[in-house]
Amino acid sequence: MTHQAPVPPSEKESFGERLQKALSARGPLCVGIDPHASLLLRWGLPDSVDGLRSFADTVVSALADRVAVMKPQSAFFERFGAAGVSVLESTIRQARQAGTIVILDAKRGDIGSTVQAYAQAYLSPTSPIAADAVTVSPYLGFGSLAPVIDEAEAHGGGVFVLALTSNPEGPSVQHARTSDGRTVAQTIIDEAAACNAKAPVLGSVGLVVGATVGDTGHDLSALNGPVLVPGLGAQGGAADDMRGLFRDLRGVVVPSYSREVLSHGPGKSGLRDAADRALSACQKALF
Ligand SMILES: O=c1ccn([C@@H]2O[C@H](COP(=O)(O)O)[C@@H](O)[C@H]2O)c(=O)[nH]1
Repeated sequence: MTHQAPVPPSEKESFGERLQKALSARGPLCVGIDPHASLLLRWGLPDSVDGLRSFADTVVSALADRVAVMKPQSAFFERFGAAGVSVLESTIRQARQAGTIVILDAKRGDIGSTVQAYAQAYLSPTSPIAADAVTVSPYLGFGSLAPVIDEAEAHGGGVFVLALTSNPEGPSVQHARTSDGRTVAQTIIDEAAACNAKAPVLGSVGLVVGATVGDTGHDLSALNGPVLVPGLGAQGGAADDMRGLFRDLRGVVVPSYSREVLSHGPGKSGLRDAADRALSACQKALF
């Protein structure tokens, strides 16, 4: 993987278009920024705001000019309170300036009027913590997400809705059957597809589908939107698992690795080599 020119955000382009360009220019890879306490220790950093800042700065300066997407995990910053959130703000800003697309993994969800405030926080261009896209939870009803989907559309942002998560507890909720016989996950997939139905290119309402979910029989064929794929590496998912899962979704899959890459720091070359290996495994599996 070599240094790639930034993919500049354009007011006129939708998130889906920008993401598709970034994936084709830099390859299908998202690197998560998850400053676990154990990783700070492994990198020889203190488990403090200074350690957090140093960790995030290193990951961004090693990778943001070359990977298509980065995904800071909000929880690891929030655990340091306001000072941690301030590091998150600068991490998002620096990563976007370096040319990567930033998906903030915050998994927010609430009643619609509160979701509106989350939408402003994470997707309004005037917000200090604005990212290119945010992860959201549909478990207060997909319709409660309307304000964040509208905000994304208004500002060229994106939304990734949890559909089939990578954790073993997910199926107890997501595979449950609704009154029309579809699973809960399939209703979420279908609602996201309806949001993207009129998008001229790739829609901006994506889904989260873990690499670990196995062959569940869910139908993603009408989505016309991106699929963020966590669960690779540390959680046991392998790039090859995506071959069968996303057979017909070429160009829209965003494989995401956090610990698998981050454990090769703090040296920038170690991080870059690990990202290169992940990218090449994903390219082989997805093309
Ligand atoms: O279904 C999901 C949704 C989100 N995640 C998040 O992705 C990363 C995974 O980290 P790894 O170190 O690559 O396991 C983490 O931030 C999760 O909160 C997920 O794993 N599964």
